[in-house]
Amino acid sequence: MPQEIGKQGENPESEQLQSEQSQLEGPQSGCSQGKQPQDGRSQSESSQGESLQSTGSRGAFITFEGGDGAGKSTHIKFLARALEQCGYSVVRLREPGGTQAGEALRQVVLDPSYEGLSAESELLIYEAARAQLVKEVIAPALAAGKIVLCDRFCDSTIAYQAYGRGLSRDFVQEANLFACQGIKPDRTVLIKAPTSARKQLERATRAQGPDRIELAGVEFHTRVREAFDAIAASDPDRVRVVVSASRKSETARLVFAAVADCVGWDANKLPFDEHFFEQANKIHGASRRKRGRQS
Ligand SMILES: Nc1ncnc2c1ncn2[C@@H]1O[C@H](COP(=O)(O)OP(=O)(O)O)[C@@H](O)[C@H]1O
Ligand SMILES: Cc1cn([C@H]2C[C@H](O)[C@@H](COP(=O)(O)OP(=O)(O)O)O2)c(=O)[nH]c1=O
Repeated sequence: MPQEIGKQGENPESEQLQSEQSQLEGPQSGCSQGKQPQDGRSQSESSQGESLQSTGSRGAFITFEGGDGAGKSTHIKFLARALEQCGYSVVRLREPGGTQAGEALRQVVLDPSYEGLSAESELLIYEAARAQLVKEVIAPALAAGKIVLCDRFCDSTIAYQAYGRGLSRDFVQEANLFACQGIKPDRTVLIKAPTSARKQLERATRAQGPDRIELAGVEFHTRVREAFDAIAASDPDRVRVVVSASRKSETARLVFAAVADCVGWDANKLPFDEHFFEQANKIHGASRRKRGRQS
């Protein structure tokens, strides 16, 4: 059983997405310098962002997983903003999507009017979008030393197409390997909602109505949630479970801690206050479904 972080308190269901865009304030000072740059310079001579990029070392690849409506987009937004304010160069992506072809494939695979789409076709669409994203965006960004945050990746395919749809897990794994071309996440944050699959689906579909996958039913989504638990249990070094059971800002701090060793910051010394989270949350609402490639 993997360690679950943040599993206490009430989930503030009353916190709604803000619909208006707002301008965030400029860079904050005071980010702790958790990781010594590898080029011999002292921490004071180099921002954390530079420390990954200036050494020519590969960046960090962090994926977010979880059921629909768990809170992935919310926490990616917070993490991206926090990293940027600490000087890191961040690329924010979602799957399926993130490329021109991937966004077109997303339209197809999520469109409820394609109700006859087979599980096999569905798998290949997700893998096609992924192969394009890896080649066109993720691999070059990592080579340039950037931090890549991706809303869903291969674990979603295991959870939805293998456990959910019932396709062969071995085949899905092979297809994932083929699409990823050797790229693997350094860390995966599994966001878990402390509610039932039914409530979680309601939360996911409240704003825009259900997409084709969200229409697959509560039993399907229960299997998906169980699959994520099984994946986390089988790979605890990579997958950290964060339960979004308290205020968004509290959950976000758990996420910041869950990626600390990957990005090299000291999560206990980060300078982000409630105002930071309120501002970041406002931007999140307006950008969520509109943009494919979010950097
Ligand atoms: N602690 C929390 N963490 C994240 N989201 C929360 C939390 N509490 C409530 N929510 C709400 O849950 C909804 C789904 O969040 P979202 O980030 O869009 O999920 P996902 O990307 O996993 O589908 C949003 O309306 C969000 O405001
Ligand atoms: C990446 C991926 C996503 N999916 C599903 C999960 C989601 O229901 C959907 C992506 O829609 P999206 O709106 O991005 O998800 P969320 O509601 O969690 O923010 O595609 C798969 O079935 N297989 C996959 O490989």
